[in-house]
Amino acid sequence: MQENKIIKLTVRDVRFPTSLEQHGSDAMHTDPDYSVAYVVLETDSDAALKGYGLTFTVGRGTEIVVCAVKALSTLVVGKTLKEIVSDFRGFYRLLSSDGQMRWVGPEKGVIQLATAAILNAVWDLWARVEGKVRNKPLKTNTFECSILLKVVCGKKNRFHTQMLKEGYPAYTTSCAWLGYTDQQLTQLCSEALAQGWTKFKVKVGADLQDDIRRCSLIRKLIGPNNTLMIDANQRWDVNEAITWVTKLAEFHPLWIEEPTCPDDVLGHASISKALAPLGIGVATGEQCHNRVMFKQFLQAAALQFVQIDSCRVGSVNENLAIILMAAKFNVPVCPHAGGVGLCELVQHLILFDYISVSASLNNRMCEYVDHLHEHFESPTIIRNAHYIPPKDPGYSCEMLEESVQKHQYPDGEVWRAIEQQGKQ
Ligand SMILES: C[C@H](O)[C@@H](O)CC(=O)C(=O)O
Ligand SMILES: [Mg+2]
Repeated sequence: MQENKIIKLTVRDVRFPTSLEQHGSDAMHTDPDYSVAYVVLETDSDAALKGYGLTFTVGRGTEIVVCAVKALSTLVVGKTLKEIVSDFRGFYRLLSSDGQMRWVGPEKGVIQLATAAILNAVWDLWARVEGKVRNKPLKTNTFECSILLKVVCGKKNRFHTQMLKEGYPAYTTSCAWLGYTDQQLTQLCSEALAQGWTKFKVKVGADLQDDIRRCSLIRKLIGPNNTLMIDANQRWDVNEAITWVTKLAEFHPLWIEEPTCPDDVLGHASISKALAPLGIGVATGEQCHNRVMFKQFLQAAALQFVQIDSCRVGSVNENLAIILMAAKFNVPVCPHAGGVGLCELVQHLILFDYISVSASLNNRMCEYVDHLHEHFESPTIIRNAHYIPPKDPGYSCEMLEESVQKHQYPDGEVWRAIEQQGKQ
């Protein structure tokens, strides 16, 4: 392998004004502007060879993540790709355990989001160098892991016959953001049904009567056999979650997502226990900040669906550990992807889970939201409500330079126009 020394890291604050139309809204994030801290790595070997990575945020605060990426960049610039990937564990620890910077973490919050952005760019760079899509290089080292060994047989078939032809099952959240009107909800849901969607997630948690009305409407539209999930984005305390969800049980949701504080492992365990007789599971993970949290959730039987996130934890490195733990506990992985760039990234992880780890589609699906894909060089491909494996080498999060420039905050033309309108 060529050395590919990283000679430059740039990071930009890119925001999309999604709050104007209430895309992405939920019971806690009522006005999200889908945003990213967007990282580009340049190498000394070839001007065209770059690594692209990002982490997702919802608007204000992206500038803090950008600062954290800048602070970590000194640990990356000057390293060769070969040095990094020949001891990737060491490099991960270098970023997450820096003797001075770990005080502002460790492995949580802004610094962890920044770590994810950088590591996502490194994985992208590595995949481009190898000329492969991410799920292929990940096939190595099966020899020492019994979980991986168990499913070696059938890998080719799962990839070539199933994934390339049919794709990985997806569900949609795009029909029922909390700020959408009933009319919008009805229209989007009917369109989604016509496009072949069978699994739908509805935002809940702000007002019980609204939730009853919206869930009833969606259940009527999708019929009894399609799947419904509900997501409260941490709005309730533990007892409130149990009471509230019990009142929504008649709509037969498969899961309640983020019912309470994302750090309350035992609270989630109580909710899981109380809702099990109603056939409702607990899903969480989009704000679960590291593998140790997932370990606690799994050990305490506090979740029934593991929602990995490509930007919340330390990139592929940490998500591999979480995917393996989920397999050990026999809990399905159903990734979170509500945000800009998350579908593009997480599709690689869920394909790896299916091909190399779980070998099962039972109770498994990957979230899809139909926003902002047009800003990516290799946008996700959805066919008949399934993710079709990406073909271009890399981790799929390179953005169109024109989009980045237009949406850069605060000086891009989109934001200048919004500021102007505000002044009028
Ligand atoms: C603020 C985001 O849109 C959030 O609501 C996404 C989410 O919870 C999900 O997709 O799940
Ligand atoms: Mg959610």
